[in-house]
Amino acid sequence: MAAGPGEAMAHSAFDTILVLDFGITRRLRELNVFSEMLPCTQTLAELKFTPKGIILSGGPYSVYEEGSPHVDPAVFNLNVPILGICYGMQELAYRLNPENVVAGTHREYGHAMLKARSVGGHVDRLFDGIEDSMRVWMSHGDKLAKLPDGFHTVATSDNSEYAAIGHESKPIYGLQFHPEVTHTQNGTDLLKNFAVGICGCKQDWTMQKFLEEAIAQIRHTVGEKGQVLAAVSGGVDSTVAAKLMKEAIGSRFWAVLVNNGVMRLNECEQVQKDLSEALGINLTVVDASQRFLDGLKGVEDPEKKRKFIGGKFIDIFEEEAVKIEEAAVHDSSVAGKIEGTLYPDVIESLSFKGPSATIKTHHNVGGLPARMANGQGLKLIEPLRSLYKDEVRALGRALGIREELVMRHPFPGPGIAVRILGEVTPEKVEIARQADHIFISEIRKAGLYDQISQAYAAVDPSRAVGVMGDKRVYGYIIILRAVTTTDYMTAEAFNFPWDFLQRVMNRIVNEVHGVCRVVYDVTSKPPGTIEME
Ligand SMILES: Nc1ncnc2c1ncn2[C@@H]1O[C@H](COP(=O)(O)OP(=O)(O)OP(=O)(O)O)[C@@H](O)[C@H]1O
Ligand SMILES: O=c1[nH]c(=O)c2[nH+]cn([C@@H]3O[C@H](COP(=O)(O)O)[C@@H](O)[C@H]3O)c2[nH]1
Ligand SMILES: NC(=O)CC[C@H](N)C(=O)O
Ligand SMILES: [Mg+2]
Repeated sequence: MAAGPGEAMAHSAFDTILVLDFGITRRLRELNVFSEMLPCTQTLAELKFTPKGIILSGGPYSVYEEGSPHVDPAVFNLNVPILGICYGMQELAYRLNPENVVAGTHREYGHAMLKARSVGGHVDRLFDGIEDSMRVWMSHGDKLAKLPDGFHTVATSDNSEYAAIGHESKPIYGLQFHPEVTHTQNGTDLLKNFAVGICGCKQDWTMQKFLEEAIAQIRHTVGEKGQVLAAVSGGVDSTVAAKLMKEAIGSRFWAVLVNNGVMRLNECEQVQKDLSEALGINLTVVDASQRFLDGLKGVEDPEKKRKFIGGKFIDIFEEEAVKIEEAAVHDSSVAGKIEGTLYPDVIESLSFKGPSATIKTHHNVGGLPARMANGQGLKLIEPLRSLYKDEVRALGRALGIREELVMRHPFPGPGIAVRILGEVTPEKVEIARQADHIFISEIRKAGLYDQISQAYAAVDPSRAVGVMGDKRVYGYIIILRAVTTTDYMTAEAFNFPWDFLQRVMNRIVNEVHGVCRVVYDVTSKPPGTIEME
């Protein structure tokens, strides 16, 4: 399987901060420091590069529990700075003495006021230039029972006596709070102090450099004659990936859009226009809607839906690859298929490797059948694998893709299927489509589209009673969801004006047959996810 450009070549080109599982990568990238996330069980012997520093992230387990993951002790022999965050800090303390970590009396989740103090010496570099008192985000139940031997306390909060610690002589630090979340004031500055100040990383990771590397990597992987079949959805990721492929290998690249029966209203037609007219891409639209809808019949479990859709997608791509080969436009076989897989997709679906619990199987990663993961059949090329959404958008701009396409809200591969709770039927798909279309049109009309990161209408098939035109109706419930987020890892519900929501409600109950109620989902992520399933 081909590595994404972030994986193989970047380490030789840029100073790298290695993040062992979860979340911080994003913030470091904003500082133009390249960082790579690997499962916490990564052994250093198998690592093909030497990081400039290591961050051990948070995770859902408790260090003292049997079976909880532990870091390869070899990280301490690398002689590079180490920063432990939450679970990561508890891990540092636990390794020194298991009695250092205990279950707290209550879970601390949310804001806390942090008080940093200067202790003299190298330890102060962590809070260098940062105010002594700041709001931070906590999310933990365990805590340090005492200060590990050889460490200073660098910061405290009301509930955490050891909110930040630093080793007296070695460059080893721990934070009980989460600097990587936007709720933590100065969190990015803290990470900068670690990566740039303490580890000495250069801040030279830019989109232009990424672009050059990505093109070189694609040419290398595909070879001089190989052809690539690109799965495109019209979404930002696959559009950017497709344009990147076109830059890299020109006419040896083919795009396929699968109508999986759970696309939005008029979506396939629109994508065909955008991709062939605006970007000159050679696109085939395969109508497989009946095959998908038949297969989804009777399937209620979200994970089963996702896995079925992922598997079916691959079947269809393989069929298309054969057709392209048979057409023999180029005298070589189809070398690969690209996908617009992004970092958050990978984190959430492959997390069984590390300590973070699997949240959902994304059709484009966990949903792939074993024969692809095993390297048989098609090869998978994922040029955006190491990028976050806003980085993909920046790459799209660097490639000259117009703003409207670059700014499109994401739409998941499993489409409306994960926006209908429970079984998917053609009737419910139609209802979701109509309601979604009304919602999005109103959002555009109100000039709110670009203020919202993602919005859609979902169908709750449990029915409610209503009264319309003096008649009793018994219909589905439409759930409106709109969120703002920069990284899609955390999100807030969008704060609509009341009259806007009423207008949308009015149109939906009047225009969409079979619906008698509309609700607005105010759940943030976490605990909710962006999609319903
Ligand atoms: N209907 C589809 N036909 C073909 N490929 C698809 C389809 N839906 C998804 N894919 C493939 O799965 C990948 C992942 O989907 P995903 O929704 O994450 O990305 P996207 O659609 O390109 O961008 P966005 O996140 O902005 O919607 C896509 O990049 C594309 O390669
Ligand atoms: O290509 C995709 N295949 C999937 O299976 C999938 N599931 C969720 N998403 C998108 O990922 C982002 C985060 O969604 P969640 O908060 O629901 O996990 C949101 O932008 C979701 O739309 C997917 N994209
Ligand atoms: N966010 C975390 O890393 C939590 C670590 C650990 N499970 C705790 O509750 O303290
Ligand atoms: Mg999409």
